Amino acid sequence: MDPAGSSKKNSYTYEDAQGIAENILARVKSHPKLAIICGSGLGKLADMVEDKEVIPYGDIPGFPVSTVPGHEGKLVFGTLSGKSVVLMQGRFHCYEGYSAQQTTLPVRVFHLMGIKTLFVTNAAGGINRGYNVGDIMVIKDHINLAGFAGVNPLVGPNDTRYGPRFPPMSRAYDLDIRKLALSLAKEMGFGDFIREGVYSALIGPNFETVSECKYLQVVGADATGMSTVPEVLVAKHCGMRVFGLSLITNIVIDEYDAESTANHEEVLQTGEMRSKDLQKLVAAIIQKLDL
Ligand SMILES: O=P(O)(O)O[C@@H]1C[C@H](O)[C@@H](CO)O1
Ligand code: HPA
Repeated sequence: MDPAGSSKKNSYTYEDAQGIAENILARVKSHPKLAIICGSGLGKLADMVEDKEVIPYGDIPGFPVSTVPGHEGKLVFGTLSGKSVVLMQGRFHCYEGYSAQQTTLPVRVFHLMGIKTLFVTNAAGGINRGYNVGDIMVIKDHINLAGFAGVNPLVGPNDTRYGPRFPPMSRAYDLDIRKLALSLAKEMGFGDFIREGVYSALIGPNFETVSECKYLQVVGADATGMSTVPEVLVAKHCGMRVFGLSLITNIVIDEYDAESTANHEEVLQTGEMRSKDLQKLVAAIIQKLDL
């Protein structure tokens, strides 16, 4: 299947992204400085938004469309904790058939719309044996496993209007917002299920084999998923402040003869179960943030 209705696109010019940004801004009253990408089953974060203005992805020329259950495929503009925001209710993944450049086009569009801070959220499998289903992990770093295999949205000609050819990626996840999130989570009584750890991403769409899980444990990952990393690379390349949360929707299976298997339904159910807590945490962080 060709999800975008056109062939897989491996590059967009600055002007392509600028055209999409202008098209979007012309349709909405608010011009936010903060964007939030909602992970699988986490689209309910948009329930908190007031004075909503909604644009389905299909109405935005040149924008990809969502093909995965739990990703509605809408941009939701409005106010959250008194601040102007835009949420992506649904992200794009390479396993849908999109290139890394297509999955991250929205981040460049956000940059050209004036977004300075990006919140990324995702559903992830717990690799760390101390984690439980329903834990919320503040992302302190990531391992770009797809990058090791050559999948990286920054591959290709570099447009210095976005950023440098060789962007640093240490301190990718903003330390001040991480500290704020951890302390707010404790104040809110979330101490038993708030964590801080390392997110790793494979391409998917299959869940990991047992040996792959064991490998991820050895290399220092605490959680694993199929997204987020490309978005963060592009956001950092164009100078955004980035904060990330993983919801641990399942614990990865690391025993060869275990009978249970990972499945997307469990991922979506855990998203539903923790959605109110995630909403409260995100709202509290945004309230305290200088944008
Ligand atoms: O978009 P995210 O990374 O939250 O979605 C995860 C990875 C797969 O898309 C899906 C598997 O259940 O959830
Ligand atoms: N593995 C990869 N991606 C995921 C998982 C998982 O166990 N859970 C949710 N997204």
